Amino acid sequence: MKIKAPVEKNKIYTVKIEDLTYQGMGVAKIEHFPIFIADSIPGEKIESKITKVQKNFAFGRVEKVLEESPDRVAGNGAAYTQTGIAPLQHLTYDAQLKFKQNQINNLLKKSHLEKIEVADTIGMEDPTGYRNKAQIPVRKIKGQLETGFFKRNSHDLVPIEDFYIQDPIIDQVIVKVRDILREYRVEPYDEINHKGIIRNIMVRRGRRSGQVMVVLITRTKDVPHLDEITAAITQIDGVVSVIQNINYKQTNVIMGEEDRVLAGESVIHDELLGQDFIISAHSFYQVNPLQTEKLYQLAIEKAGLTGNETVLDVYSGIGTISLAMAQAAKKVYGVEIVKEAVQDAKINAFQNNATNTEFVVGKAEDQMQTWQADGLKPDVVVVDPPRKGLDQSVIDATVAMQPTRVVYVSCNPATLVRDIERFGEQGYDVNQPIVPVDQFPQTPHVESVTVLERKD
Ligand SMILES: C[S@@+](CC[C@H](N)C(=O)[O-])C[C@H]1O[C@@H](n2cnc3c(N)ncnc32)[C@H](O)[C@@H]1O
Repeated sequence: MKIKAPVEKNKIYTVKIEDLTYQGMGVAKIEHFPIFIADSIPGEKIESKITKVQKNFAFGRVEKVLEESPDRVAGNGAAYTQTGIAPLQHLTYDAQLKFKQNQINNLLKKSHLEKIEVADTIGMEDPTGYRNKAQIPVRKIKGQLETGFFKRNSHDLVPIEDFYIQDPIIDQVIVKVRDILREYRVEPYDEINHKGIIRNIMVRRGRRSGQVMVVLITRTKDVPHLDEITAAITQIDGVVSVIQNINYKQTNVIMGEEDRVLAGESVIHDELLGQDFIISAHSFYQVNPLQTEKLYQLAIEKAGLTGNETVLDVYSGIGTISLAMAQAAKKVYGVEIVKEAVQDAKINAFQNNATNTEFVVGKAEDQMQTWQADGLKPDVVVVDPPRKGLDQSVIDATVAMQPTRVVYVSCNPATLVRDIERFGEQGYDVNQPIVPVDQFPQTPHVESVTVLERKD
């Protein structure tokens, strides 16, 4: 029997917001049927227009706030809510920090791990303009090349010049590159017909060095007037690297596999905790440099290093955590899947005199087993995996090597809690509070540091 949803598309309902999802959407219920409403806050009474009805839930948008939460602040306008660049911009920063702490607490509770404490989230003094990297789609709107961001759950571009959470100098670079592309009449990418040339602009800027990398992501290798375009981009203040990345495929993945350096270097430099790092276009580099220093400092503290330890840095990227730890450990081994990132890590080790480090290209799942088979006995294992968390084989190999401590840097509390449970089954407990560090203000993303200790 088909159950009829108690709401209808395009109708307006008065609802009370009861909860906030992990994506930062308010949740209201009509006859137990959940409605997800962006830009709304628990405790608020609102009029909501239903925009989409699915079998088990609906989406709505705020038409009018009838009773406002004390946690509400005036946002920057619809573009930021529509696009999801800053989905928490309507919450006070204190409420955002609390929301992130609560997310971890709620997940622990669901897994009956409520005895584990979660510390207050470490926030930023100025929670705007922090991102050191932008990946901006380029599309044609009303006959003109535009840069901006996609509307949530769509590929409709909303033109934007001030991205609010990005380094404002990166915003300026994007506008200048956009104007150069307009001047040379470069055809923007048409996703539906897989036509056009320029798909995305990627810009990275070293917060300390001021060095800027511009990557033009194109559908074709040939780009009319590419020499003139490159010459004009190199005139922009701070630009030391101009790269073309070619992505031939009809895909949502932004970058392709083929690169060529059009001008300057293939990397930029930046400084973290007093050390100099090179970063190439494909390498992962934490997007919030001020908070990254706090995050790494915390990870080092939690590792309890005295100078005699062997440390494994699993998912080591360009070696930033490894090099920070190497100053206080006997030896650090890193493993990372992206070849360019490992090349960067080796150069970074060399230029910072970290002679006690070794980096391997490989899958953590394989390399941990190799290290285990080689009889490596780490004192500390640091893991900083992508959102999907740890593969069971990584946990098994870690446990088999019997480190005193595992320091878990997580960007996804759901997989963190799952992995805490798995470590718990194999004799590793969390005895200190989990510490969230706000790497992504104005967004619902939650980064945290957890220490797991071996039960003796
Ligand atoms: C969250 S980043 C952490 C990087 C580094 N620790 C940092 O703070 O800059 C995760 C890293 O894991 C790498 N990675 C993803 N899957 C992997 C796998 N199966 N084995 C090894 N590395 C992987 C990614 O390329 C990325 O550099």
